[in-house]
Amino acid sequence: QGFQLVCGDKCLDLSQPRVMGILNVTPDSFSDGGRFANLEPACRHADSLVSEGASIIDIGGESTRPGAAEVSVQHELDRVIPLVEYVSAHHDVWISVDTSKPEVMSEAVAAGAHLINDVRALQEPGALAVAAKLNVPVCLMHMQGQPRTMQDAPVYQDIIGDISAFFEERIEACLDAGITRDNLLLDPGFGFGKTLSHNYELLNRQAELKAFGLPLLIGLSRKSMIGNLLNVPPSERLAGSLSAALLSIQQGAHIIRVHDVKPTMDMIKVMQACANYQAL
Ligand SMILES: Cn1cnc2c(O)nc(N)nc21
Repeated sequence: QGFQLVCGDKCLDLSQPRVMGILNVTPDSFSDGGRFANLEPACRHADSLVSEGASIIDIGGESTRPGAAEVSVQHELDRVIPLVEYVSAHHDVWISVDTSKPEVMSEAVAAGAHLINDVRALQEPGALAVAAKLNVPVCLMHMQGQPRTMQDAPVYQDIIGDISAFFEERIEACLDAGITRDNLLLDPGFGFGKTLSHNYELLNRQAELKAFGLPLLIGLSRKSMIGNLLNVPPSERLAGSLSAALLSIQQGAHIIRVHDVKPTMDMIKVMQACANYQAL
């Protein structure tokens, strides 16, 4: 489909798969002079994600992994905003802010972010109103429960039906809040309140989510659905992550959220060569 994301005068064409590079700002330690010790390495990492071909850089200040503790607004702002400012000043790439907090959303957009990536699908108090006011694209991700407890005992009546019902409800809430449908993206949230079997059923049936007629953002990179299957640590999950990403793109994913940008770009090039063999 001819989906595209629009933010001000920026436009991201989604007729071809796009790669979103993950830029997590690790828990900070103040270095002298108040600058975060981890800001420099994060800026270097942003530079490499861009040079490897990422179309979007996803900047997050709160871990959303299973069991993760919550982070205060100020802490999240201190980690995220300097990085949004750096990427905005040095690169033309799209910037997404991975947050559920309305304050972080508005400050990040003011600092140059173009997309809100909310693993809680704008369910936090005030998030809908702020997202409507900011008028930037928003990714609504499905999560069953909260990161601290979501993997305790996930249960679904029918995983695609249950996730679809969640999307219906969140889309309705967004439209009621004044968010326009062309600003919405959907994400089934691999690993967010799903067992290994749930994750692979979701991957197998992902194409059913195309019925919403909205861009799909997918994140599988180095996740436990790869690690628990192969019994390998995160550093040995590249082949599995690329395999899952390829399957996901074949089932309609538009944006793939990954750690390993260059390998994923190479995988997409192979897919495109296969589709466009006459032009080679
Ligand atoms: C922040 N984050 C971690 N995993 C994610 C996923 O699968 N999708 C989105 N949109 N964000 C994610």
